[in-house]
Amino acid sequence: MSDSAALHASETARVEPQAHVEVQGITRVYPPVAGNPAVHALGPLDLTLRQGEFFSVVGPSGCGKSTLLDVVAGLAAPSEGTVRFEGKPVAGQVPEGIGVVFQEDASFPWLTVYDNVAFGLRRQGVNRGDLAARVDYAVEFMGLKDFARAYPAQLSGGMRQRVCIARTLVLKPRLLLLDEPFGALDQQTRLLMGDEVLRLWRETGATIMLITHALDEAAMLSDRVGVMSSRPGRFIEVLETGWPRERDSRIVSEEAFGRITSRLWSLLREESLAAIGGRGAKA
Ligand SMILES: Nc1ncnc2c1ncn2[C@@H]1O[C@H](COP(=O)(O)OP(=O)(O)OP(=O)(O)O)[C@@H](O)[C@H]1O
Repeated sequence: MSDSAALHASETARVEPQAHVEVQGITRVYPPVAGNPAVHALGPLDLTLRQGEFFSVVGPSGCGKSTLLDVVAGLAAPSEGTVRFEGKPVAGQVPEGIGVVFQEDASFPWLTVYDNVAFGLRRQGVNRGDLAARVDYAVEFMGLKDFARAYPAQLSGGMRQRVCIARTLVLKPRLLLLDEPFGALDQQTRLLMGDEVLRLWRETGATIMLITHALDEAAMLSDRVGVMSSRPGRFIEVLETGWPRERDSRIVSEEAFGRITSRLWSLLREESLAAIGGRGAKA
C-alpha cells in the first residue's frame, strides 16, 4: 500500500468508529393470539451501535422500544432482518458478552446482595477465588459494600436496581442493554443513578443501549439519541449530543442540554400524538 493510501485508510478508520452491533432491516410482527390481530410492532429499521458508545432510544409509548431491545439481546427473533454482535449473528439466545437490565426489580429476594451478585458466576462455575474478587469489586463499585449481607427487602428501590446492575456488571458485559432501569425511581435518584451508569460506562468501556421514556435522562447520558416513530417503530432522527466522555448530571444546567431536550420533545410530541390518535398530529 502506498503511503498516501495507508494514510487514507487510517483516516477512514478514525472517522468511522468500529461497529459493535449491526442491525439490518429488522421487523417484528407478533402473530395473532386468541382472536386479536397480528401486531406489527417494529421496523423495518437499521441501527449501528459504535464500539463503546452510549446510545439511547426514546419514542412514544408502545412504539416498539422494548421489542427492539429484546431483538438486539437475542431474547426475541426478528420476523425479518439480522442482528450482528461483534460480527456474529445473534440468534436464539443472549450471546456471551451481552448483559441486560430491566425496569422490574429482578433481584432474588431469598438471596443476600452478595449472593445475588455471585449468582451468574456460580452458574458459570467460576472458581471461588476469582468469584470473591469479582463480586467484591462489583458490590463496591455499585456502592453496596455495607449491604453485602442484606436481603433485597431491606433495601430501597434504587439500591435494588444497583444490585441488578452489579449482577450484570460482574459478568463483564461488553454490550449493556438497559430497558428503563430507572423507570420506577424518583427524579433525584434517577439522576444520581445516571451518574453511576456514566461512571460504569467510562470505566468498563462497554457499549450501552438504554431504552428510556425520560428525555432528560437520554439527553444527559448519551452520545447519540435515536428517536423512534409511533408503532411500528423506526428511527425518525438520530441526534448527536456532542458531550465529552467525562460528564455527569451537572450538565443538566447547561444551555446545550436545554437545546437537546427541546429538540427531542419537538420530535416526540408529534409522534406521541400520532400514537394516541391525536388530531392534526402530523402535518
Ligand atoms: N408478546 C406480545 N404479543 C403481542 N403484542 C405485543 C407483545 N409484546 C408487545 N406487543 C405489542 O407490540 C407493540 C410494541 O411493544 P413494546 O413493548 O416493544 O413497546 P414500547 O415502546 O417498549 O412500549 P412502552 O413505551 O409503553 O414501554 C405494542 O403495541 C405492544 O402491545
